[in-house]
Amino acid sequence: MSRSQQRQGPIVRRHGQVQSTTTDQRLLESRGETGWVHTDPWRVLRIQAEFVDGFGTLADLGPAITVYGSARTKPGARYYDDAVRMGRALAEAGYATITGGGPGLMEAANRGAFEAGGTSVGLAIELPFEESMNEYVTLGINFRYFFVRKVMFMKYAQGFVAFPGGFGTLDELFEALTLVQTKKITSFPIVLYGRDYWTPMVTWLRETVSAEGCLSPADLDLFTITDDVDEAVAFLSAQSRKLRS
Ligand SMILES: C/C(=C\CNc1ncnc2c1ncn2[C@@H]1O[C@H](COP(=O)(O)O)[C@@H](O)[C@H]1O)CO
Repeated sequence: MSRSQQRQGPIVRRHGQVQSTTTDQRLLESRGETGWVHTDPWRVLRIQAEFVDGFGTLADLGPAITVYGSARTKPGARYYDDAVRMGRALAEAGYATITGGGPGLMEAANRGAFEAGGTSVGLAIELPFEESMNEYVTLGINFRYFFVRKVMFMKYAQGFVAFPGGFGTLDELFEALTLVQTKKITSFPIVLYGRDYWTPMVTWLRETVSAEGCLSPADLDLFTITDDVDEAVAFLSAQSRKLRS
């Protein structure tokens, strides 16, 4: 290349436009003020990178069910054992299990999937208190951004199971319900696992929220409640098959 012409990717520079350094040199040598890495345009690139990693990693996942549930439930507790059985039954029915990759009921569902030889996905989130991904995840992604991670929960699942949980689980459950209600996702099966836990909430939804006109009675048909792992998996399989045909 002559000194009077310079190519920089798609750009051609000639004569007075020729620069004395190359793009690579400037990239490798640049020092100084670093505040720009904390600016929103830079964050947008990080957000894009998370979408790219998520889509790229999960594109070939195959049929999957997302399981939500408390990060605090310990091994040996009733719902922990049920979530292990759920992960196992989903694997036996040919589904990958997707969870938040954390402890508690996420770990339990991943554990069941792992022990049954199924695909056990953990979509973990960076939190202020460091929690590593549970050891039963076979395919894991660590996200910085909750909202990117939530897209992955929805996009790669054929249905959802909500085990008992707190704000995190309720947020995820109501997001799934809102997306189905507003037809942003086409009527995915949603299972509430644990009658004792969920029935008071459903009673409130019917007797207060719906009675006040804030929900239509049909919205209460967007989910089913069960205490039976096999019934949950049969419901998810039948509904997701019906929706695909
Ligand atoms: C609270 C503790 C650890 C938190 N670690 C988490 N790791 C991954 N995902 C999480 C974590 N905490 C919440 N989530 C998400 O919300 C749901 C559970 O929240 P809940 O408030 O406990 O119901 C779960 O489905 C995750 O997606 C210390 O043990």
